[in-house]
Amino acid sequence: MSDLVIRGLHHAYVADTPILRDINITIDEPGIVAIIGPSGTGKSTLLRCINRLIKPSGGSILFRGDDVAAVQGRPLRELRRQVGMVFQEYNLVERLTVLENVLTGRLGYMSAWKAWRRQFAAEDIRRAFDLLDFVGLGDFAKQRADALSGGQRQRVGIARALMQDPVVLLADEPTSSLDPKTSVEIMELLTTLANDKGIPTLVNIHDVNLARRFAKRMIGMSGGEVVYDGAPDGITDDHLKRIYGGESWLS
Ligand SMILES: Nc1ncnc2c1ncn2[C@@H]1O[C@H](COP(=O)(O)OP(=O)(O)OP(=O)(O)O)[C@@H](O)[C@H]1O
Repeated sequence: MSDLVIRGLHHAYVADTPILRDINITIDEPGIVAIIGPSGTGKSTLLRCINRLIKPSGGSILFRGDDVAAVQGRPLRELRRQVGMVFQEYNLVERLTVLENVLTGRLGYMSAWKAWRRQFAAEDIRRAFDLLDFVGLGDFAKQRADALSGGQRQRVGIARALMQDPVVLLADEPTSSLDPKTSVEIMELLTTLANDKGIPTLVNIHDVNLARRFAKRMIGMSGGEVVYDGAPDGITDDHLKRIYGGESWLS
């Protein structure tokens, strides 16, 4: 069964102003799927529909067979915790330590009482340390999040997402706040976990070259529609003109 099957997805925040139009995407392999497209074309809206931060106006989002677009309440919480999220601005709790931030990825699996008291199981704490080693922050567990660089913060955000045991990972412009070298390092890390841990990872990204370098598949969006879905080396200048419009920027 495919991890994620999106069929006929459409969304309008305001009536008669469609943002997503008839999106059809199937994700059934590990690796990076880069989503490119101009500002305002609906890339973030698509990710927010998949993890149900917003309820789509129509269509289905089958997550291993369960329709995320249709569920509510507890089933929705159970589905949502299997979707890891990595954000442009990291979304860490600044006053908490790195380890505590990673552990928050586990809150969706705990009872309200244990979550409120931050009573994490010994196994979760051990795993959080392992994940910090995996993302290269083994020596930073006790530091406060606000003492870290942007690249280090994003590594914490990735470890926190992994703490959820996600079936799918969604990254919304994870490199947009980072310098070029750190951006490459973060994409390398996401690619390693997408391939080695076998997690399909959808990445919204503005940097087409970075997308080409790391993605195994690219989805180009324009005007709320998918206009390219295929291999990175299949994207031509004509496709890029269709996605972004104009051509002077290509030279
Ligand atoms: N909560 C909202 N209410 C109304 N309109 C919204 C809301 N969120 C986004 N939009 C509009 O939906 C459109 C798509 O926005 P979205 O953030 O999904 O685009 P994007 O492709 O991710 O852009 P960017 O690359 O700049 O992040 C934009 O016109 C935006 O103004």
